[in-house]
This record gives sequence, structure tokens and C-alpha cells, in this order.
Amino acid sequence: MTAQLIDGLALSKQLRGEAAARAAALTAQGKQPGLAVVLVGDNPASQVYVRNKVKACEEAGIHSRLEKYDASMTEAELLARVDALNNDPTIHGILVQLPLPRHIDDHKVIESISPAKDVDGFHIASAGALVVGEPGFKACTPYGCMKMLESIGMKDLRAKHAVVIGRSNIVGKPMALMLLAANATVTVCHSGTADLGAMTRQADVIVAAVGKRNVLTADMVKPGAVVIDVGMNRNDEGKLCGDVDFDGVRQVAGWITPVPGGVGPMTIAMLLVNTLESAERAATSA
Ligand SMILES: NC(=O)C1=CN([C@@H]2O[C@H](COP(=O)(O)OP(=O)(O)OC[C@H]3O[C@@H](n4cnc5c(N)ncnc54)[C@H](OP(=O)(O)O)[C@@H]3O)[C@@H](O)[C@H]2O)C=CC1
Ligand SMILES: Nc1nc(=O)c2c([nH]1)NC[C@@H]1CN(c3ccc(C(=O)N[C@@H](CCC(=O)O)C(=O)O)cc3)C=[N+]21
Repeated sequence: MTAQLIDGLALSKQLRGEAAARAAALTAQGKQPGLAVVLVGDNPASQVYVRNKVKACEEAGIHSRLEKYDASMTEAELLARVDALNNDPTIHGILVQLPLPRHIDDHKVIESISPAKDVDGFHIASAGALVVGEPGFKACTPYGCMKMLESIGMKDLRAKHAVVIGRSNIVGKPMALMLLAANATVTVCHSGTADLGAMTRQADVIVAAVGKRNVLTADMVKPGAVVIDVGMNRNDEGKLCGDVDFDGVRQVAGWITPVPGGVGPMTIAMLLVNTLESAERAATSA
């Protein structure tokens, strides 16, 4: 028996369709939602992601503004741009693409974004809201993973054990908190975990967010488990691949997400959803 695929591309299209309907309703009131994407430097991967985000906005009827700057931009200049976007009423979401050049403190830049426009969900206010269970923008990648679980009837994870591999502020940590909020029993693994396989073999749900190929192999997976692959790596042929040994793990798992066509497109869909949420809040408070 091989695992069933969770088709992130198809699910993201559905969510983007819903987003487009909400965007059209706002635009009809003269309140078109707007997203600003700020890219500093010429990281080739970032260029692709940013283009995909802008294209998704266009398709959904969300106004998008792409601001590209040279890698030599100073931190002060970037903070001034964020400040201008914070005060721009046509912009409801601000995304500063990471990584930033080394001379710029990304933490400082993220904290300069108005929490009301933090559609990435990276601001301390958004992270804190998630910790205490208050409303706030959810980080797009883990939010997308939760939508994927929901799509296979796993919205409530009571009595399930979820194992997250990775503890970054943008993926692993918020992922663990969202799974916890969905009533899962959660284990977070990282580079200091002694026996990763011993942990993952207990899991009903595994989320791999490491950034290394073949971190999760078939022998580490309980038969029937749900496997979500956040990783974005290149294999020896230069092809995009995740953290999971897909061909091996799909023989054991119950459900698995592909790379590409899995979590990546969902991240972009949730960015649009967050931008709409922000624009709708602005429209009702105006
Ligand atoms: N599909 C999408 O939309 C997105 C994909 N990504 C991808 O997801 C992956 C993770 O991203 P991100 O969280 O930013 O990465 P980070 O590098 O910030 O975090 C990686 C985490 O993996 C842990 N780790 C490293 N090696 C091991 C190991 N051998 N066993 C267990 N844990 C390990 C690290 O542990 P420690 O903390 O101890 O160092 C760290 O917590 C990357 O491939 C990235 O490209 C990221 C964002 C969005
Ligand atoms: N402020 C900020 N917010 C982010 O959300 C953010 C970021 N910085 N920096 C980089 C990571 C990475 N990320 C991805 C989004 C979509 C795909 C995606 O759509 N992937 C396609 C394939 C794309 C391709 O062909 O290369 C897929 O998996 O099918 C991948 C990765 C968002 N990130």
C-alpha cells in the first residue's frame, strides 16, 4: 500500500479562488487589498519565490507592489521603506523577503513592520498571539500545513502525537504551537535530539522542516502516519526536493505531501488569506 498524496497545489488553488472572491468584494467597495513585497539583494531563490507571490496576488485581484533594492541598501533605508508602507493606506500586508543581506538585522526589520500588516506572522506580537491563543496573523507555512491536515479530516488532533523536526521561529516553533492548539500531543526535535527515529516512529503526524535531504526515511515512520514535508532542497541533479525520502516513505505512510506541489504553494495561498484578513479588518474599522 502506498500513501495518498496531499495535493498542495490543488488545495492552494481552491483557497486562492476563495481569496479572489473576497478580494473582489472589497474592490467593489473601492477598498482593493494590497500587498507589498520587499526584496533586498539578488538571491536567486528569493527572486523565484517573490515572483510567485506577486503572480498569485495578480491572479487573485490583490494589488501587489514589488519593491526591489540593491544588496547595498542600508538598514536605515530599509526601515524607512517599511515605515512608509506602514503608513500607506493602500497596503494591507508587508512582506520583507528573508534572508536579508548580512549587514541588515532581520529581527529589527521584522519588528518595524506594523503588527496590523504583518501578514508573514513573524512579528513578536503575532508570535505572542499564537502562544497565548489570541487572534493574530499566523505564519504562512505552518498555517498552510494545518490547512493540509484539515483537508484530510484532521482538524482536531486530539489523541494524536505530532512530531515536528525543526525549531525555527518561522516554521518549526509556530508549527508546534498550531498543532498544540489543535489538541495534538507535540514533540519538537532539532539538531540536539539524540535519536530522531525513536521520536518519529511514535508519531501519527510528522512535519519535517529542516532543510536537509533524506532527514526522514521509511524506517523512521509508523505505518499509516501523515508526513508533511516543508523542506526545500536541491538534489544532485539540481531538482527541487524536500527533507523526506519521498519514494521510500510513501511505501509506509498513510498520507504524504510532495515537493514541489505540496507545502510551497500552500505558503503562498496563506499569504493571500492573511492579506485579505488584514484588508477586511481595515475596511470594517475605517
Ligand atoms: N515550503 C515553504 O513554503 C517553506 C520552506 N522552507 C524550507 O524549510 C526548511 C526549514 O526552514 P527553516 O525552518 O527556515 O530552517 P532553519 O535552518 O532556520 O531551521 C532548521 C531546523 O532544523 C534543525 N535541524 C538541523 N539539522 C537537523 C537534524 N539532522 N536533525 C534534526 N533537526 C535538525 C535545526 O536545529 P537547531 O535549531 O538545533 O539548529 C533547526 O531547528 C528549509 O529547507 C527551507 O527552505 C522554509 C520556509 C517556507
Ligand atoms: N518573509 C518571508 N516570507 C516567506 O514566506 C519566505 C521567506 N521570507 N523567505 C523564503 C521562504 C521560502 N518560501 C517559499 C514559498 C513558496 C515556495 C513554493 O511555492 N514552492 C514551489 C516550487 C517553487 C520552485 O519551483 O522553485 C513548490 O514547492 O511547489 C517555496 C518556498 C517562503 N519563504
